[in-house]
Amino acid sequence: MDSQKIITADMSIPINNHFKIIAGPGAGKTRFLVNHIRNVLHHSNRLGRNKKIACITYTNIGVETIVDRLDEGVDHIEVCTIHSFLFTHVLKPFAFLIKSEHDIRVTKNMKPSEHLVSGYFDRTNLGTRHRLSNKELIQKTFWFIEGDFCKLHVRGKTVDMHADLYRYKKLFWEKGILHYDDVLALSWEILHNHPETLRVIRSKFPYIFVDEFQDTSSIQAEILKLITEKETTLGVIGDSAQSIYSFQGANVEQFNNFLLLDMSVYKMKDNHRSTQEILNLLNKMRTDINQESPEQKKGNKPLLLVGEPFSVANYIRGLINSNDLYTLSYSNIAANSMRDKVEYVANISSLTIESILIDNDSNNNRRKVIASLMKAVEFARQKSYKEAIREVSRHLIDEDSQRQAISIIHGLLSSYSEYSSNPLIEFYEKIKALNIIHLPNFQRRKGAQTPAEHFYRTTKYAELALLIKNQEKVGFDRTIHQAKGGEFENVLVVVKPKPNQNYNESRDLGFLLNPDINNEEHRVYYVAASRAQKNLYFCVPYLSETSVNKIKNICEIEYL
Ligand SMILES: Nc1ncnc2c1ncn2[C@@H]1O[C@H](COP(=O)(O)OP(=O)(O)OP(=O)(O)O)[C@@H](O)[C@H]1O
Repeated sequence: MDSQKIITADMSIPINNHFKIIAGPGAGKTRFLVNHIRNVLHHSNRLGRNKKIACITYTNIGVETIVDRLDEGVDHIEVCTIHSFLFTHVLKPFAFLIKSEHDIRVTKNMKPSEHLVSGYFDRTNLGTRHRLSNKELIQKTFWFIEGDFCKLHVRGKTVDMHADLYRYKKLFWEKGILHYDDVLALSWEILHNHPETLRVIRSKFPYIFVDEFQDTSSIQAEILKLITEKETTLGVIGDSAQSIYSFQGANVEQFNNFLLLDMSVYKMKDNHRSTQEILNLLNKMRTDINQESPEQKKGNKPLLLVGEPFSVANYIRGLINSNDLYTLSYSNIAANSMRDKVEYVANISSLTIESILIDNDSNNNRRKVIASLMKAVEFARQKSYKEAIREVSRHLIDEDSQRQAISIIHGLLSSYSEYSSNPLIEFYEKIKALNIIHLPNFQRRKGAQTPAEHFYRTTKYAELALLIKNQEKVGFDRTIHQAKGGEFENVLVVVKPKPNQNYNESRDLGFLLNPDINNEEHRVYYVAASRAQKNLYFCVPYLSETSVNKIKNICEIEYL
């Protein structure tokens, strides 16, 4: 292994050696990658007619950023997420090789719906035998490699539940539904047990580059090691302080320790994105590097505003005299709340609209229709029409269902103001009045409302709608995870407790008060702050005297 060399984004490195690049935010990692791909396209003699460079990144936004910046040679490049890469090139063509072990039908790669999840959960003994909840199962199950096998495990539990978890998985596979994690595990199994598949991948892809490598999980790293053991050149790029996907199995050590034989390691210094004033703050948040602005970009000191987020955002738009303000929030519900200017209530804290409905409405048909139609309306409001139509169409039997779906969506959108600020019952009545999709009535017991009806009469549509995630489109109000890899002139970081928690200054503002880059929540806020090019703002609900003294050196402070 070479010792670490310092490079810049515009320098060339040998194209046929494995490499690893480590650098902080704004150092030019993505810019380097795009330049390097061009370099390979121009100089490599290993790219025949049917061979390609695979450029893997972890989010669809990452894919878009790279595709946007690459202006040539796109026929020889496949920019994709690791899941789509493995699904297309390993699982789909080679699933037949593991048919006798797993008997899966690889027809589509989709996320299972919540209804299916809870229904299937009830059909297992996981709850009774292992005291697992449905939610735990969804959030904490992962595959890990044990010798020659990939086994299922639940984070935080030590007992071996593989056999029971596997039975649960099979229920999905029988329907042709795979989770993202299954794609990784099954691909690893194919590549590990059938070396001829490795030969095929290597001959198709002489180069594999991975951006945001700090987000790689151990199965992904093992897969990359298998493929690049020979012939294929691997280049990985990342920053351990921006590792924010531990819930998907990524871990910082994995990135720090990853090394192949003959792999050159490079470092990039400095930060070309942000002003020195912003860098001074970023440098306080992490002490392992000290970034400077080579262009000596100057600007205002970051500003921390104490106040309620909607008015803070408006105040800033006035300050910068523009609407070009990106608000970045930790949770999906907080980001949607900024977008819709609707405050959320603490008890709406479940992860999805389906899980809230499951908890509050025992009628399966009614909640399925309500969830789909709410999603359809919200997707359509953000112009994701295809997804909106898909949601409605699942409830239509008519051959002309697409036209009918469009007309339903149109009707619901044009009467949006009549139900959006009101209890959900109004939305329910609207759908019922259409007389197209069957919606079960609420039963009364001796004239009394059931808990379901009570829920529909006391929960506002707009509050519930905040839970709806839109994977397709993101605008000015994003989650920090959605903003990763991007850069924006003006950034407002909204500091809030997690839904269902009260604001606790030392915890929620800990990333400025007592920064610790080994703490993932601090890293998430670090990613947020490091997106800002020119103006960086924070918004907190409250600031104590002691905290004022702690942070006044790095931030201006104002009270609204
Ligand atoms: N050598 C350079 N000279 C001038 N500008 C540069 C240079 N390197 C990068 N930049 C610019 O700085 C910004 C940040 O670069 P880039 O997005 O490649 O950083 P990154 O390391 O991928 O950041 P992050 O990890 O934070 O996403 C971009 O606008 C890029 O064009």
